[in-house]
Amino acid sequence: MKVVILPGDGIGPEVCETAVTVLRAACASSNIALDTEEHAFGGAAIDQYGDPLPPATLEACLGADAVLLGAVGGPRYDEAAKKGAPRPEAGLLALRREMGLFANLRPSRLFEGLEEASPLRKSVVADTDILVVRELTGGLYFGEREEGSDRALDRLPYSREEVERVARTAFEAARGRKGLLTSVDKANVLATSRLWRGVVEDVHKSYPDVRLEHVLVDAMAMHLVTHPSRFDVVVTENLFGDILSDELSAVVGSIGLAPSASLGEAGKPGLYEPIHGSAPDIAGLGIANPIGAILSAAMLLRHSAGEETAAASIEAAVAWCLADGLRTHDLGGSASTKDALDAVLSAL
Ligand SMILES: NC(=O)c1ccc[n+]([C@@H]2O[C@H](COP(=O)([O-])OP(=O)(O)OC[C@H]3O[C@@H](n4cnc5c(N)ncnc54)[C@H](O)[C@@H]3O)[C@@H](O)[C@H]2O)c1
Ligand SMILES: CC(C)[C@H](C(=O)O)[C@@H](O)C(=O)O
Ligand SMILES: [Mg+2]
Repeated sequence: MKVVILPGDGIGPEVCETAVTVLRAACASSNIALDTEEHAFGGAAIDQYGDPLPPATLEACLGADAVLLGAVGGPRYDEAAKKGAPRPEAGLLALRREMGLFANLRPSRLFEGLEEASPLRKSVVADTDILVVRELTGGLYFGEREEGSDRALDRLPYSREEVERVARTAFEAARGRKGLLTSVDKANVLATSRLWRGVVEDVHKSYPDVRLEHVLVDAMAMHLVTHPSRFDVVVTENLFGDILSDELSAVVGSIGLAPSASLGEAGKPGLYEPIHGSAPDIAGLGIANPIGAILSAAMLLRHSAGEETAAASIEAAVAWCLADGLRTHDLGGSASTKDALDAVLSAL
């Protein structure tokens, strides 16, 4: 299996290196041949090539079985962008589009022992286990944009086909879980949300065994903190999914724990990354929580290599370490990134 590694910026390289070490160990113990190749991406690639997604990086990603990414962005690049420099984030959006990654799977569950890390009462957060399926290559992120100092515009386009394919992914996922799909939109205001709702209902006809409900996004933001455990799979458009998945990651303890898989057509390479950013406030300190990146490596083994046993072994090792008291600073503890790596490797 050929995996392209994109460390990126800030804590990206710190958590990515940790995840690659765990991936190597899991592959070695399951006799999976692993070939990795690192490429410049994001701010690091702007520094080197003036381009957040250099052609050689894109070509390597398109030719790989999977891509493992750390994170991109940072204040230095935000400043430079004000003077017209390219943004690291633009490289990420271009990569998602070029790889055709329309479905972003973002699971969040409460790990045993982490009840106290949640800002919510134990009775509220208990049993929370949600898969957010975020549409990733449409909507506001990719609509027509105009930028001026007195007027700006971001268009939010969606086509039937774009909604259909991500809805199918979400129904399939719900079928393999508790059988409940919550579609989140803003159909009381937005035309695209009314299209979204209608198309999801059409796709539902092929999945009569899955229960479907529609919830407006503002109410959903509330439900996720009042009774998160009643949800199973949540499907939503690009920006709503970005926001709700960060909220949900905090509900179950920390954004540092949350992995993701971005998938396109069957047989095409997937992209795997923690949902957090480059965390400039803690970059270089060696204290970033690498678990979101490690669990992303597990998702890579499951979705791009079909290696369910190896994926589950990483997830079991992580769950064991958390139950055993492993706590990085975001979880209120003092374990370093390296401590977390050592703990997961010895539990593997
Ligand atoms: N996929 C990506 O590459 C991605 C995702 C989100 C944000 N970003 C970029 O990252 C930069 C910073 O964005 P932000 O501050 O809004 O979000 P962020 O996710 O980087 O950080 C938000 C907060 O969470 C903490 N945090 C995040 N990941 C952590 C981890 N693994 N361990 C411990 N604490 C962690 C940070 O220290 C910070 O306090 C921006 O340039 C943004 O564009 C990139
Ligand atoms: C960095 C940014 C473009 C990105 C997004 O909004 O998709 C990030 O927030 C994420 O969640 O991966
Ligand atoms: Mg985000």
